Amino acid sequence: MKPKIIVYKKVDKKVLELIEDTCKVVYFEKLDSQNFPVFLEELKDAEGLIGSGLKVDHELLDQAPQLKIVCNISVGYDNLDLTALAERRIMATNTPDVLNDTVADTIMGLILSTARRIPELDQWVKTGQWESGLGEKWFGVDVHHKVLGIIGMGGIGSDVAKRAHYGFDMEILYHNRSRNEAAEQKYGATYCSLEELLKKSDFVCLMTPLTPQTVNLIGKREFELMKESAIFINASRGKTVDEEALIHALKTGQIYGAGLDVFVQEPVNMDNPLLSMNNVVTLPHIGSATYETRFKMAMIAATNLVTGLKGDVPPNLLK
Ligand SMILES: NC(=O)C1=CN([C@@H]2O[C@H](COP(=O)(O)OP(=O)(O)OC[C@H]3O[C@@H](n4cnc5c(N)ncnc54)[C@H](OP(=O)(O)O)[C@@H]3O)[C@@H](O)[C@H]2O)C=CC1
Ligand SMILES: O=CC(=O)O
Repeated sequence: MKPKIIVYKKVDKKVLELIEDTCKVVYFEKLDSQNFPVFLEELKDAEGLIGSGLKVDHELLDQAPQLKIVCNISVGYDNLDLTALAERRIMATNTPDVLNDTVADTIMGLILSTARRIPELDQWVKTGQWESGLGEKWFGVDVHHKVLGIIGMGGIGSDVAKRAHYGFDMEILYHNRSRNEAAEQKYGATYCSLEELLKKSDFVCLMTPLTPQTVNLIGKREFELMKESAIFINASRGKTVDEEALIHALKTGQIYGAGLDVFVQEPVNMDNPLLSMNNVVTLPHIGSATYETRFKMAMIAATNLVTGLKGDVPPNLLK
């Protein structure tokens, strides 16, 4: 008999076909409060779970006694309690690398949009304010030849560095726990302490995973160290930043602006002060959201799933 698996995110039908070759699929295009009880019912005899963002912890796993594998359609896996999964000998996988270029493009988009005030000027044109010449109050700041500090020079960070170095002649600083020699050699990136990076960068780009060590990695003290002209970019996870401290830094002119793809609360609350600031450009967590990349990510996750259920080691098994 085919193992039962649950897909809890909208995926292309080719992805479903790949899984259906060897599994019986229960498909939820998305999970919400209405269908969650049905999902939990289905989970009771499911052997696999594939999707993104669902919190998988002891509480959920208690309701999934047959589960053998959990496959994220994402590179980040802060939604998974890996210890709880390991205790129950349940495999977990993610989709690294395939999205690096796409997320790096999004980050460059945030850098350019914030520095050159593209969303604000778009509104200026569309609301008929372009009646005379553009006054100085609408000018932005240059991106090219500036200093870009990348906190988290991994797969995505390196592709941001590539674009910034070759496309924008930027000087790259970076901070990790360990050196990334490839980024140093290929993009002339210079390793430095977090403090030095914050003091020297015109653009600070946060790209670490969310872990117990990176919760609120950037907070009051870190914003105080940044230049008043600094633009802060976050496409990692909302909780890597102390959002209250970010709001304070933007309100008081401690930093110039911010480009944000992620928030502590997602979808973001409409009363979040960040939404009413002209010097903040926001995106709805769409770093990897292109047709091509999301399709590839889902195919990779599906391959992880069927490989694991066959009894082989999935290509992206998390330790
Ligand atoms: N906005 C979006 O849509 C997307 C967001 N993401 C987020 O981006 C994250 C990074 O992805 P990816 O580049 O593939 O991951 P990688 O693992 O390739 O890179 C992460 C980097 O962060 C560094 N890092 C980890 N912990 C710390 C720390 N405590 N202090 C300083 N640096 C640290 C690592 O270096 P070292 O280990 O040496 O410290 C590594 O260089 C994902 O985990 C996810 O949360 C990813 C895709 C899309
Ligand atoms: O946030 C997206 C991811 O892939 O992680």
